[in-house]
Amino acid sequence: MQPIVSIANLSKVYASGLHALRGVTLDIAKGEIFALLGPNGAGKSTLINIVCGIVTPSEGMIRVGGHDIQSQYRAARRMIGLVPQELTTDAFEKVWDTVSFSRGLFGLPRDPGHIERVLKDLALYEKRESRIMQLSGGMKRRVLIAKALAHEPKVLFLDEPTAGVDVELRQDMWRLVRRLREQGVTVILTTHYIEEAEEMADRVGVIRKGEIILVEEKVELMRKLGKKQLTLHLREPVGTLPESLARHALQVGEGGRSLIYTYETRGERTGITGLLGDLADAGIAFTDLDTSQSSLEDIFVDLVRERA
Ligand SMILES: Nc1ncnc2c1ncn2[C@@H]1O[C@H](COP(=O)(O)OP(=O)(O)OP(=O)(O)O)[C@@H](O)[C@H]1O
Repeated sequence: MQPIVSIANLSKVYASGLHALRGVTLDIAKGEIFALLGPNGAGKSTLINIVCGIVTPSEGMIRVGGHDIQSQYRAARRMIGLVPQELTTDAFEKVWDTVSFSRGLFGLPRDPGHIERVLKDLALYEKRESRIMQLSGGMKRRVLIAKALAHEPKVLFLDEPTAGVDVELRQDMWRLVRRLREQGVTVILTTHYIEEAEEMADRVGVIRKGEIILVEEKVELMRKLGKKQLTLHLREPVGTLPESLARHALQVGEGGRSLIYTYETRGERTGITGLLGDLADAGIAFTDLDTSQSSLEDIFVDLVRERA
């Protein structure tokens, strides 16, 4: 299927000489929720801003809905809704007006019915006559989303949608994103929260120092990352392991005093029963055991650090 967003060999060098993106190639399928993860300064906002036409690329090609974002800017931009990290709207403006204005920017005819639906979906309808300055932080965030949806975009970019918001609003956002997906909107979000990617995304991309270092289906990523370790503390230190244990891919701990067995939590069989039987047969006794599980957070940090 034709990707709705296609990014090929994208690089960005800012005027300062900083290389913010290097050879980024990425296709986003229509209707998917794609989470872009990366540490501060990795290039997430730069990538989004280039696709949205706010920052000019140094190299590469981007198409949105088949339109080149440079030569067919208007057509490409019209398909995109962008929810930035911060509100830049005039604090004195009213909710209804600012959201309607956003629609007008794209040259679309007025459609009060659509604006009403968007505001209702975001629980902002009651506040339509309020001025932005009179809203809570969470409501202001929702106004940003309403503005981004005012022109019925096909692709929605959310730049850290839930940074610093409370649990309830975060869950509201997640629900909203799912609803949009059901309506056929493609959602690309950046986040620092692994939990958010886990909750929402169909696919996850990890960016580090301007390079995409991994793109994976979330389910696959979880399967790969969902590892546990079993550490067996041995009664007697071992030197080399007997041949009969080779199939278990054990690591020998420091001084041969422990054996470390890594297994997948999501696998149907962990292999532990077989391992314990083989250990007994080999006459290896242990005094204690413990298990640990690396959190997704740990794994993400390792992944990002590993490529340093
Ligand atoms: N206008 C600019 N001029 C020069 N350098 C910039 C500019 N905007 C961003 N950068 C630099 O480009 C790099 C990538 O920044 P970017 O904002 O894209 O990262 P990010 O992944 O979105 O970070 P964060 O998670 O902190 O929002 C950073 O080193 C940043 O300092």
